[in-house]
Amino acid sequence: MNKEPQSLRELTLLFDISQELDRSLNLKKVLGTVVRHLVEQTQMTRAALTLLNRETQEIVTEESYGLSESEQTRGRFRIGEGITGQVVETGEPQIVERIADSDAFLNRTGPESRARAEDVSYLCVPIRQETEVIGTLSCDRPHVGRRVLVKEARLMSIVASMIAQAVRLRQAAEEERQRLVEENTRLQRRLRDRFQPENIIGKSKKMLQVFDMIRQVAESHTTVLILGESGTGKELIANAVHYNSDRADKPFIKVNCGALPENLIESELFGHEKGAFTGAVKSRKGRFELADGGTIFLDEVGELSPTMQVKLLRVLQEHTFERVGGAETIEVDVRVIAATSRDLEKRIAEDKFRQDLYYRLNVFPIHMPSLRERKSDIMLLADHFVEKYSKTHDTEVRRISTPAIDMLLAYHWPGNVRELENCVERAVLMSTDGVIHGHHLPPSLQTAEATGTEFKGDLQTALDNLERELVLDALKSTRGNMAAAARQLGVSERVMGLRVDKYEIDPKRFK
Ligand SMILES: Nc1ncnc2c1ncn2[C@@H]1O[C@H](COP(=O)(O)OP(=O)(O)OP(=O)(O)O)[C@@H](O)[C@H]1O
Repeated sequence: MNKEPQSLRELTLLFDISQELDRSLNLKKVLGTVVRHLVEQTQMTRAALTLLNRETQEIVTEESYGLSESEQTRGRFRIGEGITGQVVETGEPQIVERIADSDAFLNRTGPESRARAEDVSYLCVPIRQETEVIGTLSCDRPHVGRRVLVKEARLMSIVASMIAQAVRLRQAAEEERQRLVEENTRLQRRLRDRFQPENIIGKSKKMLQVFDMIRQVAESHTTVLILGESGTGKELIANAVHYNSDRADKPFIKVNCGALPENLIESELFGHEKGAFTGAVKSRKGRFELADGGTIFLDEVGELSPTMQVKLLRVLQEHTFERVGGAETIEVDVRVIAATSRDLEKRIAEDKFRQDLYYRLNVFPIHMPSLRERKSDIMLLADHFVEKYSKTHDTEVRRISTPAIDMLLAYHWPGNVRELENCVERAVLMSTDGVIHGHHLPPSLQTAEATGTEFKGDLQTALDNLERELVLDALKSTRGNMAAAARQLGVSERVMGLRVDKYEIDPKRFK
């Protein structure tokens, strides 16, 4: 023991312990070191820390210094049992001047010579969190008078309160970590559910083939190329491949290669170092680095410039790249899924797309059929979107009228599922009677050609139908205001009145 004054030694001890408690989040390691400091920097010869297990109500020696492993293992008490048990029960410190004279002292953790020793004093203080006792801190020291023991018990109580604080902080951190892990698992599960092929609507032969292909390829690390017109669900398929692979809990990073200007796409994909270009005030990871371990989805890959095509080819071949303005070669483990609505072979013939890159991407192509090629899915999809948007917009739309169904089936859907989805959402918003009628559908579906009405019935009936839909549409958009609706259609109010009578429409319905 050095010759510093007692108070300075105590302050040094408290300082060292507080530093120790700050150092690591590993509670076990920290508590072991605290107990060691206590013995090494004071007159104490042995020290032990117990914690109460709330479930079993047993008090267990967690850390000790000066105790053998088997002595520590024996250090288990019931509440009220022995001095440790009493301290937990009462929350009061206990000072034993001579352990040989104490009946309560059980000596469960020491050799017999210790219990008989005339010259050993023992201190035990509670570790409390507010009113609750969570454990004890105890020590042996060579016998001294009560006055010194009281002082030392006070010092130990300070250490015990520091330990309580550290335990509380770590418990809070652990609980928060646990909460985040659970939240993460829940979100992952939700995402997975959302993108499973089962949730992609379609029963047509062509879609069943697509589902089979997803199943075949998802598990492997193969590069996938999804081809198909805009709005056919290419992104949905890319999601399904990722979330059905063993990378499902790793990142899925999407890049739209067509949406970014040439000078940004490189830093977006590969990142940049600080100062690489004006405005690069901080270094930044690119999408490939962010996707490490997971999947990158390169949408509109056909739009990449020749320079970027070369860089992408290198990542596909060597899995390496450099950040913009960086010298270090970065290696990543990323699965690539690419998609395009372009005819890549045509672009190769025009010298706009590299053939070698095409071969690298085209390992496992999935062709998405256009909606025209799978008419049997139109009604399934339409019903699905009616349900989806009725929920989203909190309206009660239950069915699609027969004329509206005819129009949906006759239309050629150049915008594919996306166009159908938008069209149904608009119709759901417009419907007032829980039914989607023909006049809720956009004008592009209303032409004679689109509706196929040119061959059905006579010309007059077809024209009457169309006129009725137009009158209804105008009244709808003007909330039943006859004058405004007449203006919209370019007819006089008198003509408007005649048409409303002819078709037995009640304008008040639209208010
Ligand atoms: N089979 C399907 N079942 C349910 N929804 C679908 C289906 N196919 C497409 N959709 C929906 O249609 C919309 C367009 O799909 P997606 O964005 O995947 O198409 P895309 O082919 O990637 O389009 P683009 O080439 O324009 O990027 C999305 O809202 C998507 O949820």
